[in-house]
Amino acid sequence: MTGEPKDVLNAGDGDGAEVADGEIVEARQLAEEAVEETVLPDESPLAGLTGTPGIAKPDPILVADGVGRSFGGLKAVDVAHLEIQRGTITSLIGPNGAGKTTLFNLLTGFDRADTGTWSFDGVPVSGLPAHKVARRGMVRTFQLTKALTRLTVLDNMKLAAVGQRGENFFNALVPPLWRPQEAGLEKHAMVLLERFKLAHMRDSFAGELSGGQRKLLEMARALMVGPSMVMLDEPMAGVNPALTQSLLGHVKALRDEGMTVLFVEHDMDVVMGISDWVVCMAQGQVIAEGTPDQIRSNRAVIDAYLGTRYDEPGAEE
Ligand SMILES: Nc1ncnc2c1ncn2[C@@H]1O[C@H](COP(=O)(O)OP(=O)(O)OP(=O)(O)O)[C@@H](O)[C@H]1O
Repeated sequence: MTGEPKDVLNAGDGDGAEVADGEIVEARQLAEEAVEETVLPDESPLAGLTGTPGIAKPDPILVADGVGRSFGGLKAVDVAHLEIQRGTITSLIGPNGAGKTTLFNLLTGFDRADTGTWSFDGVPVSGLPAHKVARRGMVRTFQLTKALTRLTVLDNMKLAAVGQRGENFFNALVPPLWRPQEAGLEKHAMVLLERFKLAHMRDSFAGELSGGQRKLLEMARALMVGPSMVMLDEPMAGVNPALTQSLLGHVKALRDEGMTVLFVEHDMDVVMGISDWVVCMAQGQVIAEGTPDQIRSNRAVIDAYLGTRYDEPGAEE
């Protein structure tokens, strides 16, 4: 992974999926159209807000205050105040080591903050373990670990549900041990696998999936608990153009269904194209936030991350 902002349509075909040249050209066109089509609607609750770091949102689903995490002498996260607006796609950008993944881990209970409080949907969740945060409706995706690649696609889905609920992982793989309320688990998993076009792979080992299909499975796994907010860590990384288009469509569909999406992404065409709001971190702090238009001309963001690529006349000082 590189900390340089990237152009998604020039992303590598890193997943090994076999795609003919013609299909790639067509997929590029589709991806360009998908990005161009997404415009922040005038009625967006965020339209008209200024891009001050920590600015209050009209209806935040997540509110964080004073969140800090140090590793040795390094302050990896030092976020004074951050609100995420409900029902929007917010992207988190910033250079390598800015603290984006650490912030994800803190908010979702996968790491412990040294300081800070945060609430989700009006309920304090700071300090709760990950499965309890997930039960409240906030989940994050993870890259499939080596162990998970040795399980079938369907078992991965079942594990995601019970794991995020804090139950015994492996009981879920032994049908007689399922609790009655888990009887519908497989049905729910299959509905999601259909949606992500992975149903035909249900009995394949996850390790047999292409890179793009793995990303789809990671997203599908997160949805097993019926979250109201999903946090995606680089959902497009290393994915070929054909599947990038499909992933973009899925991210937008989640938002259109009312879910809140927060994602870390280095592909600036994706970020600027599909985000309702962009938050930029550097050295652990939120240095700017705003609409894609505000962010691409924000001097602090250009200096810390974007460089000259989006440096347009009229950049804010
Ligand atoms: N477990 C850890 N132990 C020590 N240092 C860590 C640990 N996790 C993260 N860091 C450090 O904290 C800082 C923030 O890292 P983090 O991975 O959150 O950044 P990031 O913005 O997600 O970067 P990238 O874009 O490269 O993923 C980095 O300097 C990193 O080396």
